[in-house]
Amino acid sequence: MTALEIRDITKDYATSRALHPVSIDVERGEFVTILGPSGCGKSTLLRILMGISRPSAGEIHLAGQRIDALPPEARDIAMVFQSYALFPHMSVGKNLAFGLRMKRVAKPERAQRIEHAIDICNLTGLTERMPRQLSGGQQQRVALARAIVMQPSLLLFDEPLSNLDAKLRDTLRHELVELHRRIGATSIYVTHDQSEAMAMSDRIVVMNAGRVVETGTPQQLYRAPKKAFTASFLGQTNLLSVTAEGVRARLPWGETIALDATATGPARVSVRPEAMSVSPNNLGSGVVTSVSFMGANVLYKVAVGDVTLKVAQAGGDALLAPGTHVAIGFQGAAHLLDEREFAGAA
Ligand SMILES: Nc1ncnc2c1ncn2[C@@H]1O[C@H](COP(=O)(O)OP(=O)(O)OP(=O)(O)O)[C@@H](O)[C@H]1O
Repeated sequence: MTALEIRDITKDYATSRALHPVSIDVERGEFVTILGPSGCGKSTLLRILMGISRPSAGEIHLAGQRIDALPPEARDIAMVFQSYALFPHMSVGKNLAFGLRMKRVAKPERAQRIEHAIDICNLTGLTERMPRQLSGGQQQRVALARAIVMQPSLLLFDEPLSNLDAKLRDTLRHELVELHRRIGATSIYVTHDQSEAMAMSDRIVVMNAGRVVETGTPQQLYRAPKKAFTASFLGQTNLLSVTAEGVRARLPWGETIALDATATGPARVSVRPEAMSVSPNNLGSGVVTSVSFMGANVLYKVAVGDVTLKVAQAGGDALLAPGTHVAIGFQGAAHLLDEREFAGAA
């Protein structure tokens, strides 16, 4: 069942269009991430969902009700901000009670909901503390508890983990998704961090320059993206211009590679660095130009004619020195991208 329908939302500022018609559907219980680089329109879309900003055109429906003309307080939506946005002069308990008091939720139910949120957000024993007496991770848990205590139809997250250190971020990622499932929430999570998006989401909406580029599960978008932008934004990849010859394609330096679809003529493919290997070979077509030891693997940059390839090789006992001539091997087929984008981008 569709919980949220964003239909052809646009946003024009005086001199620029921040959102071209954007349409996104979110199913009840889904965890959907909006992923895109800085300036792609993520925050604009969130502000419109919250009701802090008005769309120039389009409609938003939440739980069957049209909400795009409603003020923020009349929308059944709660938001968790990057900056936590806790009330600094109120204890944890009072922070959690605030929204419920505004909504005139009766005292016994208020107490019950707060207790439940404290429990599931791992905040037991901290009710009387002031925000300044909490760590960053605890403050973000309070912000989360303050959102879920409202039992909204939709939870919005605006890069909520980006102020935390890497280890805590990783822990809270898992906690947050687990909590989302446990309370049966419908969530939209905004980030520019592709690994966060892949680790957390049921579905990812990739945005760029005010448009939805592509939508899919993390696996679909990583393994079989339609667009070059998606392929290069989710993980590292090599985007290569090729000439497709049926089930194979000719690479710029003359070798051929298997394709995962059939095509003819100019096309663009994506080949992940881990789907390539290099072996020293004086007659090979490539020359190693740089070597980075990454721990689990070694990342080589390899020049082949005018093209520089990224090749990730597992292991790394015997590193190849820059200047080594190498043959390039391919594991599996190159992924054929949507050619229309290629034509448009050329
Ligand atoms: N008040 C405004 N007036 C004019 N242009 C704006 C305004 N707010 C945002 N923009 C423009 O709209 C576009 C989208 O901005 P938005 O803040 O939504 O991007 P974002 O994806 O959230 O980026 P970031 O991750 O850096 O916050 C940008 O080009 C931005 O410069």
